[in-house]
Amino acid sequence: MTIDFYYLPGSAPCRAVLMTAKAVGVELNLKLVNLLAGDHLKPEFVKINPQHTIPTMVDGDLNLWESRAIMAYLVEKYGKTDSLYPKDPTKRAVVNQRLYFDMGTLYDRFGTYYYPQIFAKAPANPENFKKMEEAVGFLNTFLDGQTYAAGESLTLADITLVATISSYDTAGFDLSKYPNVEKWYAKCKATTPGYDLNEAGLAEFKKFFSH
Ligand SMILES: N[C@@H](CCC(=O)N[C@@H](CS)C(=O)NCC(=O)O)C(=O)O
Repeated sequence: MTIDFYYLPGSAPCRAVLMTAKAVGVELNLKLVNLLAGDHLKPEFVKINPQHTIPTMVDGDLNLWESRAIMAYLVEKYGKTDSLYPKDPTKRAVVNQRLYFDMGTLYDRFGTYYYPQIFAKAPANPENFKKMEEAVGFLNTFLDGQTYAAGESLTLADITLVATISSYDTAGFDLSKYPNVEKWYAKCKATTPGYDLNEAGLAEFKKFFSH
C-alpha cells in the first residue's frame, strides 16, 4: 500500500518524519506542497487536512497531520521493534515529555523569535531571544549524564529534537554555550538514520536566513 506524504524538504517537522520513515524502513510517496505558492490552501489539500499544515500523511483511510503523531504512527504500525518509541510506560513517558517539550517549547520559541523577522520583516525581539536561550538550556539539562534525549538509545525524541536543533544551528544560533547539546547533536548527526535527508532539507531552509 502506498503512503502519500505531503511535505516540503526544508520544513523542520517534515524533516523529522522523513528521518523516522527511514529509521523504520517505510517508503513514502513524496508529494511536494509549495507553501509560498499557496498549494496548502487549495481545496484538494484542505479536503485532506482542514488545518492545511504540512507534514500530512495519507495511509489508506487514515489522513494524519502533526509530525509527532505521524512519527509515532509509523513506528507503531510499521516498526520491527519498539526501540524508537518504547511500549514500556515509564520509558514512553519520557519520550512523550521530550516530544511535547519540542512542540510546545523548543520549536515554538524558535518560530516565535525567527519567523516574524523572516516572513513579516519585523525587528528582532530580544525577550524572545532570551526565551530561546532558556529552551536550549532546558535541553542541555535534560541531557546531563545521558547519551540520547530519553536515555541511552535513539528514540523519536531525538529525531524531533535534532530536526529543531539543526534549525537553530542553521539560523546561526550559537550552540557552543550548551556542551551537552553540542555533544548530543554530533552523536545524532552520526547515528540518526536518514540524517542526510535532514541535511538536504536544511540546505533549503538556510535560504530564508541568508538575507
Ligand atoms: N505542529 C505541527 C506544525 C506544522 C506546521 O506549522 N507546518 C507549517 C510548515 S513548517 C505549515 O504547514 N504552515 C502552513 C499553514 O499553517 O497554513 C507539526 O509538527 O506538524
